[in-house]
Amino acid sequence: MTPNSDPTVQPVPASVVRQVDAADTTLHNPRRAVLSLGSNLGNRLEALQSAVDALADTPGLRVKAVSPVYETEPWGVEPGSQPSYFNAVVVVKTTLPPGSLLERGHAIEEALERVRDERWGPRPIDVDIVAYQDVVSDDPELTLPHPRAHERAFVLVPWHDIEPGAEVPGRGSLGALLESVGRAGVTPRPDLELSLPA
Ligand SMILES: Nc1ncnc2c1ncn2[C@@H]1O[C@H](COP(=O)(O)OP(=O)(O)OP(=O)(O)O)[C@@H](O)[C@H]1O
Ligand SMILES: Nc1nc2c(c(=O)[nH]1)N=C(CO)CN2
Repeated sequence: MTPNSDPTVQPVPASVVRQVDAADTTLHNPRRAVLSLGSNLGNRLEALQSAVDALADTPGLRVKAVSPVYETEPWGVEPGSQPSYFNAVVVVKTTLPPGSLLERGHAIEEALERVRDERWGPRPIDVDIVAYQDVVSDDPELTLPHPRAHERAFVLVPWHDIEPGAEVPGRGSLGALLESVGRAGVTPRPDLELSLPA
């Protein structure tokens, strides 16, 4: 099955895939990074938007593209044990090295009152680094690409919307990964939209 051939999946209108194509003249030699945002506690859309806004306010970072919003079944936990997530993916260009980008993600999580307790527990916001350039690293503090991104439809589907030709470094193309992972449990929410700060 090709990624878009599932008749139960509504196509995402091009207008909801928000992109900035203008050349970025303000960052010197920026790197490309892909971030996954997830929320399943509180006002989920507001939390995703706050995270996008905080990323956009980060010195040395430009948000280049923000995916559509998806409502997704919690992955990795007992079905029905947690509220559904809202998920989105953001592509950024940044002069921050990977460790500083991770710290920035953690600071955004703390500002949005994420408490780290149980693994895969419900949270108001989660900011994961899915990929940083083509870097491959098995450092547990920052594993690149994210060690589970290639098996998570809630990451692959929104990322594919904004970068259909992208690859998970060392794992293959988004198209091929989506063919094997499928899109089950990942529902488009075209009624919701994240805005890309100017
Ligand atoms: N690519 C990565 N992105 C974010 N955190 C990472 C990454 N690789 C390793 N980590 C480490 O994982 C630790 C736990 O992260 P977190 O609490 O966000 O996990 P989780 O979101 O519950 O689960 P998962 O890692 O499966 O998404 C972080 O403190 C961080 O040091
Ligand atoms: N649907 C969904 N499930 C998850 C998510 C997430 O963002 N969306 N994040 C997790 C830990 O990062 C664990 N499970």
